[in-house]
Amino acid sequence: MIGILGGHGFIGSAIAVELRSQGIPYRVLRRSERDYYQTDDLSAWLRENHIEFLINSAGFTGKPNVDACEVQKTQCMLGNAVLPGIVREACESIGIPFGHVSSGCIYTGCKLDGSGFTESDPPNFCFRTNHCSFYSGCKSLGEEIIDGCESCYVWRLRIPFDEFDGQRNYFSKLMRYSTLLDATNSLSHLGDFAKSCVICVVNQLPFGIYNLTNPGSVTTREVTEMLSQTIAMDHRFRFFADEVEFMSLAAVAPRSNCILDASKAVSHGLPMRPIRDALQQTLANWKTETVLSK
Ligand SMILES: NC(=O)C1=CN([C@@H]2O[C@H](COP(=O)(O)OP(=O)(O)OC[C@H]3O[C@@H](n4cnc5c(N)ncnc54)[C@H](OP(=O)(O)O)[C@@H]3O)[C@@H](O)[C@H]2O)C=CC1
Ligand SMILES: Cc1cn([C@H]2C[C@H](O)[C@@H](COP(=O)(O)OP(=O)(O)O[C@H]3O[C@@H](C)C(=O)[C@@H](O)[C@H]3O)O2)c(=O)[nH]c1=O
Repeated sequence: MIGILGGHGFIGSAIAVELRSQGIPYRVLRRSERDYYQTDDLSAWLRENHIEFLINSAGFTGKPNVDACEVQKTQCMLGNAVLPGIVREACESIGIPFGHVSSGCIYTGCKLDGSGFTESDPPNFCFRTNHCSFYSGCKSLGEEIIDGCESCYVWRLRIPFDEFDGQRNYFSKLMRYSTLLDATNSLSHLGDFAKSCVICVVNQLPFGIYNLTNPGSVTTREVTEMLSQTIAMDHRFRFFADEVEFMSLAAVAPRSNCILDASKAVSHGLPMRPIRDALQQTLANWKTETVLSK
């Protein structure tokens, strides 16, 4: 039996859908049922439910975006930095492995030669190095607190997009923000990400960190051009002159715009499609919110 924390959240429910589609039994634990921030309570639940692998997709992202984490610092610290440590302690105490959903936003930019950050590169957008967002600092601490754990996966997700219009979908965000920041980023198709997490568990891939982004990177302008040719033909995208204007008019916290190297995931056969293929195929299957609510 697989256990999931945060299984009703945006990312956790995508992982749950993937488990269901493969007929893999799982059980979601919610804070309202049991205080999983208490190591002993969490260990007891794992034991009682015969959990053999725990997926931690719980955390605090801020709504509508990470700017909210600059204000709700306690929740951000608890959900992203402290909880992974509790998950580690609980799982180690009963001897089961776990997977932790992390974020690529612990990096900014790319390497000097233009390539993406690999799993062995230390974070450069965190409390130890750079002027980072509070959210990114906490996500990096969350990885640090489980560093050295022998039986765990760290799955790094970055700016999720998929076929379903919604407030958390990158495509929807680009169509809803009044003005956009042009930046270069690696991105993750949410379904590809969820499939890859499940394959790690089912196929017992080596434990460790996996950058689960679709290989490659794109600029915001490239993505808006794809949108203009498909689902947003009548939309006029406007851009900030630069990051300074973005920071002064639209953002509280600096954003991590970065390129990740996904070659480790690809070399293990994880189904992360090349970024442009994934973007185009997703737009071809787009489902608007109005269609979804019918
Ligand atoms: N969404 C994104 O763009 C990205 C998300 N991630 C990471 O994925 C994980 C899940 O994010 P996402 O699904 O978007 O988030 P959601 O807010 O949609 O879901 C998170 C879930 O975490 C649980 N939770 C535990 N502690 C807290 C807390 N202190 N405050 C709020 N919720 C809490 C809640 O479950 P319950 O109450 O049922 O127990 C909640 O439903 C996070 O660790 C996030 O950092 C990484 C990269 C990108
Ligand atoms: C607020 C805002 C953002 N943007 C850009 C900045 C960035 O490149 C992109 C997404 O920014 P947002 O502020 O919506 O999202 P943000 O909260 O920064 O997104 C992040 O969420 C957390 C949970 C993560 O872990 C990250 O990987 C990423 O998905 O949109 C604009 O273009 N215009 C705007 O008005």
